[in-house]
Formats: sequence, structure tokens, C-alpha cells
Amino acid sequence: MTIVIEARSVTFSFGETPALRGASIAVDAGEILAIMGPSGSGKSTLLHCLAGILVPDSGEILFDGRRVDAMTETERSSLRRDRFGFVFQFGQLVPELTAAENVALPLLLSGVRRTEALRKAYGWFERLGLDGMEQRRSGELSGGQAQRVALARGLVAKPEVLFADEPTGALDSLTGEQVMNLLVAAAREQGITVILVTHEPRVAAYADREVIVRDGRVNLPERIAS
Ligand SMILES: Nc1ncnc2c1ncn2[C@@H]1O[C@H](COP(=O)(O)OP(=O)(O)OP(=O)(O)O)[C@@H](O)[C@H]1O
Repeated sequence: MTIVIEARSVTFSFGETPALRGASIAVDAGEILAIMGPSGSGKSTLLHCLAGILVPDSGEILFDGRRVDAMTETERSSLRRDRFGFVFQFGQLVPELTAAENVALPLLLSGVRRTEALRKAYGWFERLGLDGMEQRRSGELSGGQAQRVALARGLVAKPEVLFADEPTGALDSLTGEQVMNLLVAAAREQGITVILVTHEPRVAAYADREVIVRDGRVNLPERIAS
């Protein structure tokens, strides 16, 4: 297995509040990893450090053999734009844009021409059961539809790693399962590595592996810890 992304002994504090206290994790290419753990344990902070959104106070983040923590802000933002995809709990669609424009956004930001970006965006609608929703704005979509649009936006630029922070947290369990089925199917088909933060065991069950974050550290697998 090839490790694609890794955190080594990462610490991070919000002012006086320590969020990560030496967290280490290595994720294989194509792996679907669920990060679980109690509220406030540091799951989202770990995800944000891995994704180059936050810079650790100490420790290292490696992606594809490169030190993300040592990159400039410009380099990290190019990395996020060109090689990572994101899905968050509340879709966070841009309300002024149509669903198709929202999906096309990562491509437009990467310099893809508008007609080509929209053509690629449209391709995701049928596949995610969103036929006919292309011109709707986020206020005209149900929670599950909006989250599928957000998923399409996270996948449209063919990221190497998809970061998903509670992607089903705002959905009822049936709709959440639909979103997870689509997410996993698309990730498997395209060989995308997925790092998923969730506190729901039913959601974590879709992953190849689960780790638990406690007090800002990633717990070792029980067979090693015991
Ligand atoms: N923006 C912030 N400012 C100050 N403290 C923060 C901020 N974000 C997180 N924290 C603190 O950092 C710690 C870790 O938070 P984090 O959001 O990573 O936990 P989490 O495991 O994702 O929690 P949850 O499951 O509730 O989302 C907590 O003590 C939290 O209160």
C-alpha cells in the first residue's frame, strides 16, 4: 500500500485550548478512512490540518511525499484547489448560484472555461439522482438534494483526496445513507482517498478503517495498544 497523506505528531492549539496533542495517522491511496471520537476531541482540527487549511504548531503533514506544513499559503491553497475535494456538514452551496454553477465552481476556479466546466458539472446530476435540478438554487433544494450537489462539487475536479466533515450530519438517516452510498461508489470508481469525520457508527461503517481521536491524539488499534 502507498501512503498518500500522513500526519506525524501534530499539535495544534486555538489560543490556550489544545486541540491536537501529538496526532499521527497515515492514510493509504484509495482508502476510505473514518475519523471518529467524542465531541471536542480534535477530529475536525485533524481534518483541517491534513487538508492544509490549518498549519500545525508542531509536527508534520505529508501529502504525496511533500511537507504541507512547510508550504506557503499560496502553495497550500493551490493544493486544496487542484488536488483535494471537500464536503461539509451543511453543503455550503453558494445561494446566488444555480446547482450546476455550484458544482462547476472548483473547475472555474482552476481556470476551466465556463462551457466546459458546466458540461462536466451537468454530467454529475443524473448520476446522483438530481436530474432536472441543474437550474435550481440552494433554497429550492431539499437537504439531501443540496448535500448531493455539494458532493458533486467535491468530486467534479477529480480530487486525489476527498475530505468530508460530517457529510451526513444534517440529514435524516435514510437520506444520509443515500449520500454515503453515492460518495463511496464515486470514490471507489475513481480511486479517490476519502477522509471522513463522523460521530455516527452507521456512517463510519462505510469506511475501510476507523480511527478514534481522543484528547487530541489518534488511538492506536487495540491489537497494538493492548
Ligand atoms: N475556532 C475555534 N476557536 C477556539 N477553539 C476551537 C475552535 N475550533 C475548535 N476549538 C476547540 O478545539 C478542540 C477540538 O475541536 P474540534 O472541532 O477539532 O473537535 P471535534 O472532535 O471535531 O468536535 P465535534 O465532534 O464537536 O465537531 C475543542 O476543545 C474545541 O472547543
